[in-house]
Amino acid sequence: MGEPFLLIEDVSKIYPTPDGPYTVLDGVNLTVQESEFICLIGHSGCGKSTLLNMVAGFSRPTYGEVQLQGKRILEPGPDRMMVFQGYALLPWLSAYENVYLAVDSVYPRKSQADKKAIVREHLDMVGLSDAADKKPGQLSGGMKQRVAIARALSIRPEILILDEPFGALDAITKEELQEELLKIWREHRVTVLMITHDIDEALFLADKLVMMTNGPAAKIGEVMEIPFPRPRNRARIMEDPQYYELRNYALDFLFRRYAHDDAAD
Ligand SMILES: Nc1ncnc2c1ncn2[C@@H]1O[C@H](COP(=O)(O)OP(=O)(O)OP(=O)(O)O)[C@@H](O)[C@H]1O
Repeated sequence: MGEPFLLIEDVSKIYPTPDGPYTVLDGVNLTVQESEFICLIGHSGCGKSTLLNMVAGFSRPTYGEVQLQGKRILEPGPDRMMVFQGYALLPWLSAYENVYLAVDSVYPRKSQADKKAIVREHLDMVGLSDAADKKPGQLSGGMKQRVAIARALSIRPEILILDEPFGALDAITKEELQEELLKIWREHRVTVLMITHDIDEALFLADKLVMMTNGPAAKIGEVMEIPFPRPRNRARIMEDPQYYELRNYALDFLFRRYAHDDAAD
């Protein structure tokens, strides 16, 4: 085996707080291979965003390190793009302009024709060519999330980091976007790290489900391999008895072994 694509090695994160140091993560280890689709699950506040923020380079581990292709991650870079639940689009720009701005800032030396072609290609990929001129206020939640995904992918990152991207969407839109995300992932072969609270979503999308223990001082409790062949068909995998075994295993992990005192979900 060669070196892992992404390596999270003995990572701890301690925040200073008025009440003293607060250990969010304690000794987290994970390796991710290129083009893997990883979902991360764990109770609210256990440190999922904290972990992915360190992969994105928005913050640094207190101890340990995160490496991408053997290089330590010290800051954000266009090789890692993050998509948030809240879309983070600029409201005064159209869908097209939101994507263009990202492409232009990462590839300033490309010709304008090339940049325009990249924007069109990615809006097309998420089915938004007809809505290119609309501003975020004129788009539905699902459409805004499509723009955010198009924007992230338009700069051709190595890793796409998704922080509960479909959490605010209705069930039908969510399923549509999951299908689209799988298609895009298959075509781009991008490595995906995605936080979700939805076990069914993880079982449909991921190669591996990373299950975190509760904080403070959370760790990775277990990594579950999701063996369903690809391309995946939702109806077919839900007929597979193994689906329910895996689902029950993950539910048991979250709601019995690591039950959360104040878990409202
Ligand atoms: N800058 C900070 N200073 C102090 N504590 C912080 C800071 N950022 C996050 N925390 C704390 O770290 C813990 C983990 O937060 P994080 O957002 O990573 O959890 P999460 O698992 O992503 O939660 P959720 O599922 O609710 O989004 C929380 O208790 C949070 O209050």
